[in-house]
Amino acid sequence: MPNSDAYQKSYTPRRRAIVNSSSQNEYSTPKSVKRLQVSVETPECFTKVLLETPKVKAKTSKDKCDEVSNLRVAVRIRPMNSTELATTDVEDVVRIKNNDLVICAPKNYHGITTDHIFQYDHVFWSIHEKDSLYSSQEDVFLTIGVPLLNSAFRGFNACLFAYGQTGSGKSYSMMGDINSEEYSGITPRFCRELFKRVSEIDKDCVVNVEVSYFEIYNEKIHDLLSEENSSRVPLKVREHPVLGPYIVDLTTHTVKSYEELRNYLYKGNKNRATAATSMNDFSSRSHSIFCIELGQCKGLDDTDNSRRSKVSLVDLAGSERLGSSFNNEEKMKQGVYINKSLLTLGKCISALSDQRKGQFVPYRESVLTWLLRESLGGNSLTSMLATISPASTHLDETLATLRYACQARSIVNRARINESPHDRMIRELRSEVERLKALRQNYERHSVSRSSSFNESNSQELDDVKSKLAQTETKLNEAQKMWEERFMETRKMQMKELAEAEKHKAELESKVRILNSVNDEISLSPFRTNFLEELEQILTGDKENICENDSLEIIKNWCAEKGYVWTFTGEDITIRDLIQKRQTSLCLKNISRIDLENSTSFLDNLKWIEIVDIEKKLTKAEITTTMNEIYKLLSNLRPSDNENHINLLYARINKLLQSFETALLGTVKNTKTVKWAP
Ligand SMILES: Nc1ncnc2c1ncn2[C@@H]1O[C@H](COP(=O)(O)OP(=O)(O)OP(=O)(O)O)[C@@H](O)[C@H]1O
Repeated sequence: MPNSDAYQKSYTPRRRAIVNSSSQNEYSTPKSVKRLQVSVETPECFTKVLLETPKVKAKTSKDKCDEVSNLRVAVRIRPMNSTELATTDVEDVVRIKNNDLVICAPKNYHGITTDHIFQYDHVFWSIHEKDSLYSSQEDVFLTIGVPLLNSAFRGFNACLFAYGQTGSGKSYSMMGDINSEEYSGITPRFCRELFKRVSEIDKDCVVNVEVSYFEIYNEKIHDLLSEENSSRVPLKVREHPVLGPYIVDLTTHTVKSYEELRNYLYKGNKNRATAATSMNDFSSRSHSIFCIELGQCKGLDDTDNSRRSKVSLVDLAGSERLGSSFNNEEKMKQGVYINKSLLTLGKCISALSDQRKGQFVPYRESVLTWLLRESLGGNSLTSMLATISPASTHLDETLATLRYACQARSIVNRARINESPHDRMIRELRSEVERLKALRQNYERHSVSRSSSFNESNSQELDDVKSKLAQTETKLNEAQKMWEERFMETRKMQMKELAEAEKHKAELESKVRILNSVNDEISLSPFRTNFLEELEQILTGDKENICENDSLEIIKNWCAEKGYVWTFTGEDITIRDLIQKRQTSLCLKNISRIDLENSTSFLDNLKWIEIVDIEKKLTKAEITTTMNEIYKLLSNLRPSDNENHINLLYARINKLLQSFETALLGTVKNTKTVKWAP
């Protein structure tokens, strides 16, 4: 608890005076926060109070199915730890006054002589359990966890991320002690409550809960629930044209009970802990993300509960040396090596909070922000929990965290219930029917009671309501019938399409395999590219893959510069210098270890071997047949005309195949043989 004596000696500056007396921009009063009339008390020894909270435009939604809301921000203050308590001259610098968070300038710290006041949606004081203001794990969950759970059940995506300096209490708040009733954190409580609610849901409603758990360390994603976790293979991110970014091969697990889910939490945490001991300072440098996908479907006769929502519970890496650095170019460079994701998160928050139209948000600059794109300024109800220490020894980091959190409050998200447009129409028609029924009842009650106020014009209005109700009910019935028919049709189509797609995929794969050997062996000058990789990128949208190994990217650029041809198999990269007839191979493991700064000298010193050409016959007919079959398969896969973006992709694939064919046939025509490299 704050020392109340200190407050008694304080005075309250008038708000206007605060704003005018400062030449700094830090005095900005949020329009949405009216309660600033409360006293802001400053110990006499300090001359200024800085009000740090930026303007937050509270947003409201016009569409009742959308939720437009600012990112909700809470701050939690943990107790001092033994190291802090043992430090000479340490002071407790955090106070709460009328929901405002005040950072008092410490007596023994000369750098900061000003009090700083911050305002957030919630402040959790978790210093002494005996304090009346004390916020327990349960309080924190009830205040910020439950609203997200409510949103998830309504069909909205939700996200909570914990941000703060290492050791400030992020994991304690997010995970806590899973086995303890009292000390378990938000994640286990969220999951327990989720299953409690599922058990209370109408039996007609089919609920599906899936979980995944991964971490991001140095821009690499590791599945914490994978069976083969020991190998810690980094996973890739790809972009789905409709569903957005996703992690390739991330395991998801359907869970039917909290106990089952808890086992996955144990497993993920254990995998994380194992890695932490094997890698220096790992825990404070990695982000862990626990995802819960909640599907609710009420069956054929009712679409009202057909919803799907995704909840991401994120424990971010320790923020030290980053919190305030993203505006400084030099520190930014340092930051890249420390934690690119956290740095980009800062840049995204900064851009999003700017709120100027067309402001570029660099989501793609890091894996974390790319994956959390929807949670930041997108389709999600998002909260942030900033954790701080009360000790004066961490004052700089604490102020940086609080400023970061303040800026995040300005981010506006527009969340939508995840349902089909048809479901939405039915739901809206239903609520219109309910409204009209209530109106009709109201008129009828008045007419039955023969109230004197019920006149002829009211009677006319009642007739209008009845006719409007009948029309709306007819529309609703039609929509429901259509929905049922469509549901059955779609199911049938899906099954058929799935079977067809599997068949075509297998055929295409076998053809591509034939081409693979051709592609691999023929020097496709002037095509200094890998046809198959490009084809795969087009088919999967992998062109935008931001998880590409940095070193690999450098090598590719280097090859392009020198005019070398490269082939990447997933493990090795083979580089061919067709002019000097030499080639070299690099193993991915070695490539990852290349020091970025020394890449050029590393590459210039590669050991090359001579390419010995072997002549092998490849007939024109062979190539034409293979290509024709591929064209046939592609045309079978051609989707309907209204899917323009997919048609565009197919057009690109076709063009690519044509260029490839021309190149191949050209080679064959000129020489009648093709050169095969060993
Ligand atoms: N609210 C709290 N009440 C009591 N103890 C706390 C609280 N918050 C944190 N602690 C304790 O402080 C220590 C550090 O907390 P925690 O591991 O959660 O920090 P962190 O921010 O997740 O650190 P890192 O970034 O290194 O992972 C732990 O021993 C934890 O038990």
